[in-house]
Amino acid sequence: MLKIPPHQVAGHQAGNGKLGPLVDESGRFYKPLQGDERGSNEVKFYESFSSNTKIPEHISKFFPIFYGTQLVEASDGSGLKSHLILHDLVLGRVNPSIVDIKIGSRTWAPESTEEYMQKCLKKDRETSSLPLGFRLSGIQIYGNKESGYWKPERTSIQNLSAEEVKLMLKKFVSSNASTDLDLEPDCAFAATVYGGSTGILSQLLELKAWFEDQTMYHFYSCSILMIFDKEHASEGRNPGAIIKLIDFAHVIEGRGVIDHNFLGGLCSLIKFISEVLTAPNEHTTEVSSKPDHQNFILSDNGAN
Ligand SMILES: O=P(O)(O)O[C@@H]1[C@@H](OP(=O)(O)O)[C@H](OP(=O)(O)O)[C@H](O)[C@H](OP(=O)(O)O)[C@H]1OP(=O)(O)O
Ligand SMILES: Nc1ncnc2c1ncn2[C@@H]1O[C@H](COP(=O)(O)OP(=O)(O)O)[C@@H](O)[C@H]1O
Repeated sequence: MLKIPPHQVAGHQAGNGKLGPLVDESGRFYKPLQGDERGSNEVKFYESFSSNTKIPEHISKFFPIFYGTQLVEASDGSGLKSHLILHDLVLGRVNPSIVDIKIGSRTWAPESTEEYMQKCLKKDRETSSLPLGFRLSGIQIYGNKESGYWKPERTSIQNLSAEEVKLMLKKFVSSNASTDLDLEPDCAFAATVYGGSTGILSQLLELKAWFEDQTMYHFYSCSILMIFDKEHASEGRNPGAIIKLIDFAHVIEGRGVIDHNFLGGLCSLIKFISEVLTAPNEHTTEVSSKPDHQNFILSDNGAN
């Protein structure tokens, strides 16, 4: 029995007659192929990547396992449609905190149509993609049994300033992240989620080392998902922090050239995570006069 993924944070979503991904109980994630070249391009990437013997295991582990494609009843009621079958990255997680970070200051591939390029360029300029090299695309932060998840509206997190992004990355690993804007995030789980030999920073650095060399693919508009279990962290257990790359509809061949666009965004993200880790208590101030979906956050030297 297929159902709507309970923990999707970005992208096209199923429900209300819309086309979006589905999951089954055995841990498979079914992503419908978009009818145009985006669908076929993503299949092409997964087929190439999963059979590419030059990809070391310590890098392929950062990508969802690909099980091929299958005709499945689409979520929008349009009948059988081809879907990518992927490993469900949140399988076995009870209350995962998840952030989807779209990497690269530019989200359109060179062969894109003028219309698509203009659409992306506008979004890249209006969000943090251009100034920071990445944008937060969607996020859910688990609080506790009473409060459940904090899932700010997606448009409210895509155009954050550097200080605001840092604050959000702090909230992501805090025990007191919530809509309560007076609370300074305590970064209680920064060391166990971002830090350590198996933490997120270490994984990002491993990925970066590969991107410094690889010239096989250029990953436009691709996201890094960061996932962990806060309940485990607060019980002193391993939070299971992982990074995974997703969304390969706009990947093209690298033709012997370094993917500077992805690498630049990745380096910028690494700097942010490192700073949260090394200075978790550096003070930030939020402005709370706006409705929740419009909240914005200023640094100490901002006008507050
Ligand atoms: O359709 P929309 O307005 O949700 O836009 C999609 C974007 O959602 P967002 O604007 O961030 O809410 C979406 O962005 P996210 O991946 O959700 O950040 C993509 O840019 C998507 O394009 P494509 O399928 O990758 O070519 C975009 O899809 P297309 O409009 O290109 O189909
Ligand atoms: N393999 C997966 N397992 C679990 N969740 C996933 C997986 N792939 C994507 N997601 C979820 O779906 C969202 C959208 O995925 P994405 O591939 O970017 O779709 P789109 O092309 O519609 O933007 C992600 O933000 C994430 O929450």
